[in-house]
Amino acid sequence: MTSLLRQMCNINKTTRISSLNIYKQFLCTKSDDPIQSHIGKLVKGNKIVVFMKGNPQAPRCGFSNAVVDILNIHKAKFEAHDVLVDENLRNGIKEFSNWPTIPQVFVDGEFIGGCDILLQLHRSGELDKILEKNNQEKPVA
Ligand SMILES: N[C@@H](CCC(=O)N[C@@H](CS)C(=O)NCC(=O)O)C(=O)O
Repeated sequence: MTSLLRQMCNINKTTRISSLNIYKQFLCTKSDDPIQSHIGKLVKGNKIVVFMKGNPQAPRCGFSNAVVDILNIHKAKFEAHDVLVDENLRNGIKEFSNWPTIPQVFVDGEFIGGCDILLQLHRSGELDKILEKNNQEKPVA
């Protein structure tokens, strides 16, 4: 972003104005969409947030089930959102993270991955490091 702004300062005024408009549009697209800003708040609402099919007590897909199992192995406390009860959430989360499938795991508001990535991180021992600081229930914001 900073380098984009720096490049804008080096071009002539007319081009700079139209570039700024494009930049403004880019910044506004996601936050202007109510479902995107809602998801933005959800992912920051807790240290670990999972978008899944079903709920942790009754996952309705094997991939979601596996993510819950992995987080439980790590004794990680997380907030889960069931995308099957809200079609807007189901589609919106894919756009938000630019990731086409469910489940989706966020830590500290950052997209970590789906089932395969979480399993990989678990097997490599990296998940411990990612979750280490997240075992408290403290919300991010
Ligand atoms: N390889 C994926 C598997 C997840 C997956 O394939 N999910 C499918 C079936 S549950 C999905 O979300 N499809 C789109 C949808 O149902 O909206 C991962 O690592 O999470």
